[in-house]
Amino acid sequence: MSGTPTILKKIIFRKLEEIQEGCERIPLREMKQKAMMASTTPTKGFADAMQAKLDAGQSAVIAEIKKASPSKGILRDPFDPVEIAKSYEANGAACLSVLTDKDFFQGSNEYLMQVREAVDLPIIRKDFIVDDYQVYEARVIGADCILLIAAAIGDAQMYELTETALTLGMDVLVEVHNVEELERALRLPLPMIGINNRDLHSFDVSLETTIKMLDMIPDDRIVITESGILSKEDVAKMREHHVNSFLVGEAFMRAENPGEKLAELFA
Ligand SMILES: O=P(O)(O)OC[C@@H](O)[C@@H](O)c1c[nH]c2ccccc12
Repeated sequence: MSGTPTILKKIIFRKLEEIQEGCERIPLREMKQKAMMASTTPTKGFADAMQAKLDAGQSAVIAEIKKASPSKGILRDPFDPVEIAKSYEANGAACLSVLTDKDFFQGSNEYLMQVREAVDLPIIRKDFIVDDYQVYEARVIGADCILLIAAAIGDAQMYELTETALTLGMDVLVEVHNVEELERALRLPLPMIGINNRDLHSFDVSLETTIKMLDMIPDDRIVITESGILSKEDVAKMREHHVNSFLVGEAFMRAENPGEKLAELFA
């Protein structure tokens, strides 16, 4: 990680400190043991839930629960994660995404645990995962899937973290932003590829990011377009290109009723 410190680099630097702090509270060995114990309860199939929506001819929507983001500031206040989760579930979300990063997104592990108790949908832990410790922790707090951001980790890390997640029964969503990252991600034996329309270094958003890379992705992968989906027009544009899986946060968070907004955008 060289050059000017972009926001992604700042976040990862802070993550490494957080992991240190976490290990001081609950040592790695103990976290791993907790994860092994948690693994006796099966996860809810995240990729399977996406595929089921697609097979039924519907959009597969991962509905996100996030209070704030570094690019947009506070998105929702007051913020009630359980109420939001229930409203997503009632309105046809395939899966949920819960931000657990504290410092940049005002998320928390507690939110994910509360949501896990309240709804049946598969949940992805949305965080910046760079170490096995966080993968174990994801299983312990009740996540069914983890996000791996290709821009944040090298190939060896990508393999190791994937292996750990799969061993614990979780799915992995690998996220890319450009062709180089896509090539790396396609080498992993994973059913889902996320294309983030937002550049995590500059925050620029362009839906063309997804469209430009579609040709490179084999038909048997579920392509999930992430970020910057705000309107019915955005959804229609993606559907024109046969992309019918979405990860949406901001548009729902700013709506008075997030679930109703989901139903409206994806009607
Ligand atoms: O709020 P939006 O623009 O609908 O985006 C949702 C999601 O794609 C975004 O939160 C996201 C995508 N990849 C990430 C990685 C880390 C943190 C956040 C993200």
